Amino acid sequence: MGSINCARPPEQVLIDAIAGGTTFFQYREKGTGALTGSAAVELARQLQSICRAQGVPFIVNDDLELALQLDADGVHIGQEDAPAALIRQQLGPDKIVGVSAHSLAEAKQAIADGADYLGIGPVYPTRSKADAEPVRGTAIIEQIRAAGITLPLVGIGGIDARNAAPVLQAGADGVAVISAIAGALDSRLAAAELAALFAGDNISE
Ligand SMILES: Cc1ncc(COP(=O)(O)OP(=O)(O)O)c(N)n1
Ligand SMILES: Cc1ncsc1CCOP(=O)(O)O
Ligand SMILES: [Mg+2]
Repeated sequence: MGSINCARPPEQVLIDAIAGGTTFFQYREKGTGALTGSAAVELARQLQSICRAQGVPFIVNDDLELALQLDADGVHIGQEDAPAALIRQQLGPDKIVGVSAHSLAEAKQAIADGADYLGIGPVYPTRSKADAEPVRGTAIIEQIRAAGITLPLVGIGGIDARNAAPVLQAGADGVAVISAIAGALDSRLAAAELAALFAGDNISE
């Protein structure tokens, strides 16, 4: 999450999301209208400061240099980004490396390269990523789990509190969302409804 998908100021969205139960944050400032240069760095600093105060890991999407500059907790990269093995080498063993995978083969390679978790998707259609891969459904998560992969799996793509349960049932450990929280008028409630799924307690019922 960065600024462009936010219904309200991104700092407020993040504060509310964490209050609702969000436990992990990725700074992803890209796409039409995204901040660039010093404005993007300044927003990253502000969001990192909120994460630090709340004990939530702050992960930078794509940008290794920004992550190093800010001493971020980690980097998330995809198949079109810098190689995962290079990111691991540059960050060292103590930082978090997340890698997007759209197939079992990509998942296995990411693990060999030193990934700490895998982002799997798009599970459902998404409006937040113009160049997203074709939808994979929950089957890709089941397939990766069935292959014996135990690394944390995070489903991504079109997920919200109404459709997240099958993602978890397929074997995901978590879900990554943009619009479900950043686009919500009440980000705290949106995050809380998602968090409740992990407690096995659907608060909307
Ligand atoms: C948790 C998580 N999973 C997947 C992605 C997508 O990464 P990528 O394929 O590199 O696409 P961009 O986000 O860079 O457009 C992600 N960001 N986070
Ligand atoms: C970054 C990314 N990678 C695969 S789908 C996606 C976008 C997820 O956004 P949303 O939760 O709004 O569908
Ligand atoms: Mg990327």
